[in-house]
Amino acid sequence: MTTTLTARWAVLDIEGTLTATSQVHVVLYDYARPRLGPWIEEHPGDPEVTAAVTQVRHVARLPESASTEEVVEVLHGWMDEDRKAAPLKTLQGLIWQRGYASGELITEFFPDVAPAVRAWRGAGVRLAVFSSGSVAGQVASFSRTTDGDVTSLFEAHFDTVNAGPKREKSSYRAIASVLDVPSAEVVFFSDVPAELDAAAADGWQTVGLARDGEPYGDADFGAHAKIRSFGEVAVVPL
Ligand SMILES: CSCCC(=O)C(=O)COP(=O)(O)O
Ligand SMILES: [Mg+2]
Repeated sequence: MTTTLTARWAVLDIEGTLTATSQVHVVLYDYARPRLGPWIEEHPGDPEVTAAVTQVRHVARLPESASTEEVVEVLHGWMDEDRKAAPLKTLQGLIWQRGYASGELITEFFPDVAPAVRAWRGAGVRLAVFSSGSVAGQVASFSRTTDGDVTSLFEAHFDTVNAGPKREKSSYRAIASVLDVPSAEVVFFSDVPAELDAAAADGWQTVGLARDGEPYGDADFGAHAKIRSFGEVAVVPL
């Protein structure tokens, strides 16, 4: 059965919603892990890199003199515990950008994703992304997928830097305000119930992705709509 939702914007999470969790935790994290140290060493004059490294030292309470090796040890620890820390996400995003540009990385969406988002977009629904992955990483990952370059489908990208943490209502308020629509005209798709709770608290429509074999496949989505695949829902414009 297909459920039809009416919304001006559909905002999509990535990990567990568009791609398998392993696409991020295995493919992308394994790509970034050995490249973090060399990237920091090779970009001493890049203000984004130096700001991220300074932030890592600050958050991890390392001395200002802490070496790249010590910083990388912290970053690897954060990756092991999947901590969505902004400086880690910034550095990963830069590394992934290069990986996608060089053809070493390709994003594999769940098979139901591309047909659905193309149909929603074709019907006139506007599309955006809200992920813990940096905006740079998001755009790079959409530029080279097994369904082709899908960047032109998405008009806006949000991360924990330009919107805020994904489990806080204020982030969804900020996004709705940038999109310039009432919250009720936005529908958010995510596999994480706490993210849906935060979006709903701001008045967004919410849909939980309970995908087979994924970490939240058996989660309790409470009052949120729940689907197992995008094939179960149609989004049409207001
Ligand atoms: C190329 S974007 C990678 C996504 C990422 O780094 C991540 O942590 C995914 O988090 P999400 O908020 O999409 O669940
Ligand atoms: Mg997710």
